Amino acid sequence: MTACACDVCPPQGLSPIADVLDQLRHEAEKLPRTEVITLPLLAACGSVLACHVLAQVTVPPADNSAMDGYAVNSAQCVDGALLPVSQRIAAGQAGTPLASGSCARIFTGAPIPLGADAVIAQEQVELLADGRVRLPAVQPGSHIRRAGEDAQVGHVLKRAGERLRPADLGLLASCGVAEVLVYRRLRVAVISTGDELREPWQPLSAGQLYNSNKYVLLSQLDELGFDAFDAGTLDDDYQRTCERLEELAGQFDLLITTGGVSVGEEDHVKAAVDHLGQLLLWKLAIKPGKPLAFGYACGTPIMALPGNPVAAAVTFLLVVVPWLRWRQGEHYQLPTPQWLPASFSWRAGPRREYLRVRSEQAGLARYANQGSGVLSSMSWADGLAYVEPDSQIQAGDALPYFSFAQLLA
Ligand SMILES: Nc1nc2c(c(=O)[nH]1)N[C@H]1C(S)=C(S)[C@@H](COP(=O)(O)OP(=O)(O)OC[C@H]3O[C@@H](n4cnc5c(N)ncnc54)[C@H](O)[C@@H]3O)O[C@H]1N2
Ligand code: MOO
Repeated sequence: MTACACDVCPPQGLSPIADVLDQLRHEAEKLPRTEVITLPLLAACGSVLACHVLAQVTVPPADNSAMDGYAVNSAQCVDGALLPVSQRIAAGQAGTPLASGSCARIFTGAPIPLGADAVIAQEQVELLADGRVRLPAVQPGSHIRRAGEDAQVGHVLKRAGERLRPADLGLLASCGVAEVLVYRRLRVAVISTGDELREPWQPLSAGQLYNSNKYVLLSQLDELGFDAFDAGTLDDDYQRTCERLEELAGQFDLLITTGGVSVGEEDHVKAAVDHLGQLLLWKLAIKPGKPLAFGYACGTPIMALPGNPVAAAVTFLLVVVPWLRWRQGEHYQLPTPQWLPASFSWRAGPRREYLRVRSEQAGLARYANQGSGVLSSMSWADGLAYVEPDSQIQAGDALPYFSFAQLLA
């Protein structure tokens, strides 16, 4: 007999999310990586490095000034010293060795001339009519940026398995790296299911509603740097579902469906995956998101997300994103939650409950309606906090909280 998985019966047959993520990591990492390609830096943001990147030059290449001011030999610079200005060095110029008993006018980024060991900011200097300057005493090394303090030629800047962020691209550019070897981005198809779904520009008839899931998923995939494709909407029809999944399987690295994965007579996705390949996983002990399924259709991984919009969005963040990142070759560690006090009380049922919350000065506030169809809760919230199964929390209790930014970082 199959175990019942409703909210009333005990949750036999529902997998804890930690076990599911372990299993999914294993599934993702056993597949061969996508092809290694060369990309120019500006096309590589969000891509995962296929090999280490080494600095091509030392940065900065020479000791240079951190201020607009005067380069001096600190030993010759007692408080109130009057020195002539023997040269002017701007960024991009080389300068000449500092004449003894003089100082050099210098600008931010310009190389420190031989013989100078400190820079005095121009605000601290008095310019005399005869061209000399009155200087305060200065510590050796003041306002000097050291050669190589940022990067040294030949050193590893970024390692294989790291995902490139905008700041990384800047670092690589500063070190003379113009292109990188990365894994081809995963191609992901988003397939909506449900006779009732319409697009927001279409009129609605009785019983119909607008497809919101695909807007969340496609834009989130895009933002994360995956190649996302809208594979349209499937009617609730078993035969057609099998045909469409088979058709898409060879063309993508992952198929994501939403809806049709629960226990109703119109829910055909699970049966179709069973028919086309192998269903490895169905039902998580989390709310929202219980009926999530994972398997292979004609050899292609498929994540079947629940249709309820909050359930689809939450399972995408908690389960699909980690799988995609492991599959993409990223050395990805699951985020650890922050513990923050709740400003509400809550009683959780038999599944771990992920609440849509906002982190505020007074603690975590929750959206009033936590229904898994209430998408305003996701749009309002800045993260998720969870309450363990069958537990009661009171205002003031600390809850584990993930900001959306953290889940997507
Ligand atoms: N008897 C039971 N019924 C249900 C159970 C259960 O255990 N026993 N589980 C419930 C849970 S939990 C969830 S979550 C939902 C998930 O069901 P499905 O994945 O089969 O989703 P659908 O029935 O197709 O749709 C559910 C709901 O979401 C709307 N929907 C679907 N797709 C979209 C979309 N792309 N954009 C916006 N809204 C969408 C759909 O119209 C339905 O209202 O099952 C419970 N039932
Ligand atoms: O898992 Mo369902 O998402 O509780 O509504």
